[in-house]
Amino acid sequence: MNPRFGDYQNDIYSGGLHGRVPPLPMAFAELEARAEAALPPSIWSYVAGGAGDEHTQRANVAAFRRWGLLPRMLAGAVERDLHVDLYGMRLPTPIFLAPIGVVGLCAQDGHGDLATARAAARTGVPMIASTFSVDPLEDVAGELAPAPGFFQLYTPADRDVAESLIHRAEAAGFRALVVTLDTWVTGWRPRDLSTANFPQLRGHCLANYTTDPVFRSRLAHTPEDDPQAATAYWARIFGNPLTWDDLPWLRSTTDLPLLLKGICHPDDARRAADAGIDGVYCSNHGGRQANGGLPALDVLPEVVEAAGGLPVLFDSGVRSGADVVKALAFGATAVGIGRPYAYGLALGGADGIVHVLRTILAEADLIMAVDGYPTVADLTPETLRPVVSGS
Ligand SMILES: Cc1cc2nc3c(=O)[nH]c(=O)nc-3n(C[C@H](O)[C@H](O)[C@H](O)COP(=O)(O)O)c2cc1C
Ligand SMILES: O=C(O)C(=O)c1ccccc1
Repeated sequence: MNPRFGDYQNDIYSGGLHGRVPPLPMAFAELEARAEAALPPSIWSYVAGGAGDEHTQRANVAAFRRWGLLPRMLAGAVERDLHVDLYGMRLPTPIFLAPIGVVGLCAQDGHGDLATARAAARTGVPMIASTFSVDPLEDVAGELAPAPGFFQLYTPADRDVAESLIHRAEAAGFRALVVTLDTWVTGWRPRDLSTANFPQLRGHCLANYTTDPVFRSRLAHTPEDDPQAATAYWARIFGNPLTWDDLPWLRSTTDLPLLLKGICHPDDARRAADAGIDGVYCSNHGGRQANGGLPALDVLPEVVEAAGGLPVLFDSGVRSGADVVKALAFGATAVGIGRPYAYGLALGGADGIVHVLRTILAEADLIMAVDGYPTVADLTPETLRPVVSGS
């Protein structure tokens, strides 16, 4: 029996959210507004902000509005099956938690990576744990089990340190390695520049380094001797652009499925596939990195085509169940939820994230019911049409 995600509707009508004061928001606009009110301004600016005038960030969201699903009647989609298969895992849902560095600080107790892992464990929605977590990856993995987790790597210049992190992620039970390519340097982010708080925030997310034996062996002073050294560490672990020449080494470091995050050009998808990677992750980092680029959804079909049958993960601009359905129809294997879960975390910890995921899944499930597409495989590009008129 497949889980009936749409039943969240019944749970709510029958008092499932009873006792929460105020009740958790049901729509993204309210979620966003309440997260803004709940978070300290500099953290809000960091999470909600993007590159330049944030045109690309908004365009990511707007791109979904330009497509509509054609409904099929008399299809009798009483039982829906939203599961997807990925690297031998049967995932109960087609969504996952995208990696968010410093997400820990969105939680009231400052340990939001652990709360995120608990939400993943409760829902079976996989979490991609960021390199830049407040708590070490072993602790995150401990909260995650038995739900699957993937580890996202920002690759440090020192290959021994990189390999140490990769091997720790393997030992901790992470099931795939996601290497982010689009953020070896941070983009021009006016909101972070206005608060000038980014260096301080990132000082809180070095747990994977301060606990790493290889990294520590490289330091003249341990973090305990000199807590101020955090900023100096940054130069060692960030700012290292990977190139195609590094891929054979990267591939050799692990037998885990290896995915590359930030691929938005079909030629890059093809070349990555030729280099022996296991999956492509199409994303423009939620418009946080390079303003003026295309919305991620607009490049997804070409990337899927070029990936030649490799799994394609997707994120950037997903705000609702309707958006999830459209990204799946364009060929994404699974769809990443980013900012919305950080906002759920800010409002209600692990419960807040579980609520956000359930609202997204319930909406997707009920769209598939109403429109007569009972499984993810039924969602193909032919089910979508461009919107001709409207706002
Ligand atoms: C506050 C914040 C921090 C992020 N940190 C990381 C990170 O550490 N590693 C990474 O690969 N992507 C990171 N991302 C990008 C997300 O994985 C994802 O691509 C993005 O949030 C998708 O856009 P959306 O949230 O607007 O849907 C971050 C995003 C946000 C909002
Ligand atoms: O802010 C981000 O988008 C991000 O990926 C990041 C980069 C460095 C430190 C923390 C987060």
